[in-house]
Amino acid sequence: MYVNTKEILEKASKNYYAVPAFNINNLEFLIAILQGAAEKKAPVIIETSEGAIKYAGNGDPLRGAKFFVETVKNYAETLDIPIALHLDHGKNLEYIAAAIKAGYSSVMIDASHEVFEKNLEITKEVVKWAHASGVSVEAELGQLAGIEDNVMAEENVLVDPEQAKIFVEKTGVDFLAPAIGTSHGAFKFKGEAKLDFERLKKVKELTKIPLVLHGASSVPKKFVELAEKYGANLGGAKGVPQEDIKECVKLGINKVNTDTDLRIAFLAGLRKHLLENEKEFDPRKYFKQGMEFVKEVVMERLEFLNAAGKA
Ligand SMILES: O=C(CO)COP(=O)(O)O
Ligand SMILES: O=C[C@H](O)COP(=O)(O)O
Ligand SMILES: [Zn+2]
Ligand SMILES: [Zn+2]
Repeated sequence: MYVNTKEILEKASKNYYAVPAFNINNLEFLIAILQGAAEKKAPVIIETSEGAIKYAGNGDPLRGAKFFVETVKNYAETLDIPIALHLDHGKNLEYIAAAIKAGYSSVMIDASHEVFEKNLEITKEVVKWAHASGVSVEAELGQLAGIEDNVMAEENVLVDPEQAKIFVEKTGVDFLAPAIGTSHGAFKFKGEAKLDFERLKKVKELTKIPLVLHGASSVPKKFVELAEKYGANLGGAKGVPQEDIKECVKLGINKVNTDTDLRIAFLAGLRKHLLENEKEFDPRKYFKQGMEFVKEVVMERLEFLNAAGKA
């Protein structure tokens, strides 16, 4: 079933588990993710960045957004698990409007690069439009270091819990992504992973809404090593340990954004297959191993986040 993200996340928040949100750009990842979620009888969130919409729509936001809605919705109607489609890191109002118009289940307005008052003002406006169409909204407070839409933030700016309380009350936002020390991509920590659990706990106590962990890939060693065995160079790759993510779930995280782990798993499978099969040119064959590895990551995440069996 195609459902509102709010429905999935409020249930997760009440019952102390988390649902992974997986980024896609193409059909292969979508098929692998939905097969994995159906096998685990789990709810799942599919998300696309503005870049993914631009890619699918060949530059036209509404065409790209409609492509994802039609594809995800039609596939979702054939499966007996709750499936939502979410716009990840909406920064450009044209993309947010296109996602709402096309029928996304939820959108993120990411104005976290603005000062607090401006972030609040923009988020409040987007909540007004989105709610008028029955679409739920995620916003972000604090900043994640790393690459995000080609903007490189040097340092993490962590969320202020008291500000989070005011922000949620004044904007009416449905879910909040508090920055607590994670970052996007495959190179998250130079030394040990370090997340601010105490800060997260306070944000949950003060806001009581479903919370979102961005930059939550674990960067599995198995797939990094396999990709490197077949020619990739991912030196220094490091993610968030699964134990730390589980701790975040105990403290109130209900949506766990995952892109990098799928990319690395797929890359490992694709490289392996192509290097071992020089004569192969059927995409259904050379994508297959990558899709199986993506499905493996999906099923593992559904298990350790306790989303398995919650459909
Ligand atoms: O936060 C993300 C998408 O919004 C993805 O994070 P990763 O780069 O850790 O997969
Ligand atoms: O948070 C960012 C996601 O990983 C999407 O990245 P992208 O903008 O390269 O599609
Ligand atoms: Zn952001
Ligand atoms: Zn993110």
